[in-house]
Amino acid sequence: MIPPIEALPLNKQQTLLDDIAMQLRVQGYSINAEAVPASLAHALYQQAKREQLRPAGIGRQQSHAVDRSVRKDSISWITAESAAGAEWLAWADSLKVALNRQLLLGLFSFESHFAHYPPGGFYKKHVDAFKGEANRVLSMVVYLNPQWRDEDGGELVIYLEDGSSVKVAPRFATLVTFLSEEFPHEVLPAKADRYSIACWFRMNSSHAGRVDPPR
Ligand SMILES: O=C(O)CCC(=O)C(=O)O
Ligand SMILES: [Fe+2]
Repeated sequence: MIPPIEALPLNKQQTLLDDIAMQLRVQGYSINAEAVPASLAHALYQQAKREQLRPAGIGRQQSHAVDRSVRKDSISWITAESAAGAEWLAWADSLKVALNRQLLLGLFSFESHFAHYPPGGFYKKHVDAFKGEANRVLSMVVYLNPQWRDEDGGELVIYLEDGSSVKVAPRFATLVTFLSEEFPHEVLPAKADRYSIACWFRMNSSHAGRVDPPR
């Protein structure tokens, strides 16, 4: 007997990857609830709370500056030193491989940091990468807030080309991706502690004998 379609085993991870790729192809961004495996998201949430976070700056290297009127969050870059960090980096790498295969984006390296927005924390409208200086190709955010309520605010607002916008509540294990150069976005003031991971996939920007120089 042929089993009904519903009974066929679904590879949840593959379905997720296909869905992210399809949304990116069609609209340039993707929003997926319950995307990160719950056990990994819980481990990352515990790790985020243990981290020594520092006030986030704006820009990279020489232009790095801390301006609390533009963003008010604290961050800590993720490394494979913690078990949760290692598992997270492996998960992100498998996502990179799948997206490169499906979308030919040429994603090469990955950087990610925990972020904590305290009550009153925000990040004003900005873009993550500028045309011409293109090395950040794809931005990604994962939210780590098990008890987030609508009244806690802190939504990510993604501004679309047609003048409309999309709001995303920072709920546990929700994953958002978007093309870094294409979408201005902002974080509205949070009214509760808001934990997340912000990430970027970059192209290979090796030059002058330095292999893909770090940030
Ligand atoms: O936490 C978010 O929703 C977005 C954070 C962000 O835009 C950034 O760190 O560049
Ligand atoms: Fe951003």
